[in-house]
Amino acid sequence: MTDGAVGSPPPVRDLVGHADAALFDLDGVITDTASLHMVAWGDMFRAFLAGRPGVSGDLAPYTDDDYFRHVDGKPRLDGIRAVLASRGIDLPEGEADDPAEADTVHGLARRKNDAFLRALDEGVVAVYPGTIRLVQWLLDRSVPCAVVSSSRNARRVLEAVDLLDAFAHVVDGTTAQEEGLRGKPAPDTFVAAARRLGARAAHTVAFEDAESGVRAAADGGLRVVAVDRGAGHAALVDAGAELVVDDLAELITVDASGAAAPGGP
Ligand SMILES: O=P(O)(O)OC[C@H]1O[C@@H](O)[C@H](O)[C@@H](O)[C@@H]1O
Repeated sequence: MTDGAVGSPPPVRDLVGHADAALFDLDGVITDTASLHMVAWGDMFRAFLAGRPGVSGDLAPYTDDDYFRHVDGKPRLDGIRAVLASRGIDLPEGEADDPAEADTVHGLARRKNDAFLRALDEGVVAVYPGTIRLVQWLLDRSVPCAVVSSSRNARRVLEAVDLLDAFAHVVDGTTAQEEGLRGKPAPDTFVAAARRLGARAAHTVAFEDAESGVRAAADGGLRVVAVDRGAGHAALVDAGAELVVDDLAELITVDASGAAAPGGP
């Protein structure tokens, strides 16, 4: 079926302003905190890999490419398992209360989280103004907005930028654990958030910056707009994004009277 054919869904750009719901990823979409996560992951993994000689020569050092390929958008423990697998390293899982010194999956998770929380405490968390404008535009049009994040720090980050009250729901890493939902790239958290808002999946728009997140929303039957913060246009389209933009304010449109309206010229 081609665009505009009878019965075909409208382009996502036209749907946004009158969607049943809008679901926003947090890190890298609302707040400029994917960069803090990236630094924390890099510090932790570079130190860890440097201390472990590879089976045949030194292990490849951890790079930002590892972040985008193996970590971006996924729950913390899944990111660790994916990077370890990429280097052929088999570590015991350990226990949730393992100390940061433990060479276990949970120990590395604590190291990374300690580094992330230090960065959060030391710096000022920045928001993406274009995303905030889009959220405000949607709320003005009575489109309910929620956050769907893999992070267990999502509420803390939203509180730091005084945005917790802007969203009807926050489905985050803690919610996923409590409710037995699989993390991104599985669709569970997006589907759960849409249900909470009483929204139909095909009439719900997800905003994502990570390949894993785009895949999760697309597999849940949602319409997906990606914002490219470094993952790359092609990778985001391959994962299922219908539209890739540089800034989410590009989704705000203005009607003939000059008022903000759905659908673009
Ligand atoms: O370690 P946390 O705060 O629970 O977050 C897990 C993941 O949360 C995602 O939102 C980020 O995009 C990832 O970079 C991060 O690794």
